[in-house]
Amino acid sequence: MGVSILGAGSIGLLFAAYLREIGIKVTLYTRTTQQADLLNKDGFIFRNGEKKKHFSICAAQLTLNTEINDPFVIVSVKQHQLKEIMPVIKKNCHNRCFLFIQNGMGHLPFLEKLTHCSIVLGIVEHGAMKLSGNEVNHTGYGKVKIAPFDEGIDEEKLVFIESWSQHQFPIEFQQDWYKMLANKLVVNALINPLTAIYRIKNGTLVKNGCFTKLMRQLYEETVSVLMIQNEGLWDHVVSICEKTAKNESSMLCDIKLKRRTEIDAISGYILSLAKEQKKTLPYTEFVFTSIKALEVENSEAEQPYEKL
Ligand SMILES: NC(=O)C1=CN([C@@H]2O[C@H](COP(=O)(O)OP(=O)(O)OC[C@H]3O[C@@H](n4cnc5c(N)ncnc54)[C@H](OP(=O)(O)O)[C@@H]3O)[C@@H](O)[C@H]2O)C=CC1
Ligand SMILES: CC(C)(CO)C(=O)C(=O)O
Repeated sequence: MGVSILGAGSIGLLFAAYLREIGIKVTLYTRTTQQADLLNKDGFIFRNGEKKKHFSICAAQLTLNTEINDPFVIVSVKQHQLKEIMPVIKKNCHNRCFLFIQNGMGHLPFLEKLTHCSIVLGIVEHGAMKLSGNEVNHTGYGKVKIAPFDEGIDEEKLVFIESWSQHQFPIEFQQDWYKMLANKLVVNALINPLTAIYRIKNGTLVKNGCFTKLMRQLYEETVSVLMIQNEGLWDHVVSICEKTAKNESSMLCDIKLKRRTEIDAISGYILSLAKEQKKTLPYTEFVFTSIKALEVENSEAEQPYEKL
């Protein structure tokens, strides 16, 4: 079974490398013709610690007229880029299986509009960094957790995903997609905005007790609206800070590179739940508005002011 990947960024290229490694045919869909041409001509380089490997790959620009041939599709654009590619996903929906791996929960309303297809959700605990249009670095090791979004998904599709599992790229199945996404959302709602606002590495959040206090306030607010079993969750967040102590969060990277962040799908989503539940979350409001303010300063975001 071939796999198409929509979005040849850090995570798209990371998946491409591990799938090519086990001989799966991959087609990478890019935003620009330049990146597709580069990938078709030169393939791409996968860096993993000291190791460096070259893969040839088939690539094409993703347009409204794209007809996806593969039965399996990994969607690896960022949350705010999903809206633009949704028409092409809808057009190619029939009988396909889609894996969405976005951080946050902003993509859930989109998924409800997809019919006649199977949907699987994933969370990525790896770190990956695109170094150029055809080079990616595997910077941090974790798991890819997967859970079916639809009930009664064809077993064969799950077995296919399971076959991607490798020593440095383990795949773990989860029963409950909501719990899986909500737990990751808690991690991202605490670590990402604080590290981006204060321009600190993840580890500083647990080394400096004042930052830990801020993180705890965000934690209390977040779990109060997500209504999840939170046993061990705080310790999990602390352990992620420790394990990724030297990393810069994706939100800090986006702010530094003057790119739009995923704050809407993370803290914005939490605030929308709070609104429905008639709760106020002052710390979450503060970090949400602060990131929006930084996006405005960077003046890259398309519509950063909607919720202010
Ligand atoms: N990187 C990481 O370590 C981790 C990332 N994640 C999550 O994975 C998701 C992807 O992140 P990441 O890979 O880092 O992001 P990147 O920005 O590296 O990749 C997104 C890719 O999508 C492409 N894209 C955007 N719009 C389109 C379009 N219309 N058609 C085709 N391609 C398009 C972009 O192209 P272009 O560059 O040309 O704009 C870019 O290559 C995010 O939700 C992130 O939160 C989760 C855990 C870790
Ligand atoms: C887990 C964490 C916080 C690692 O940096 C992450 O997912 C991110 O940066 O988006």
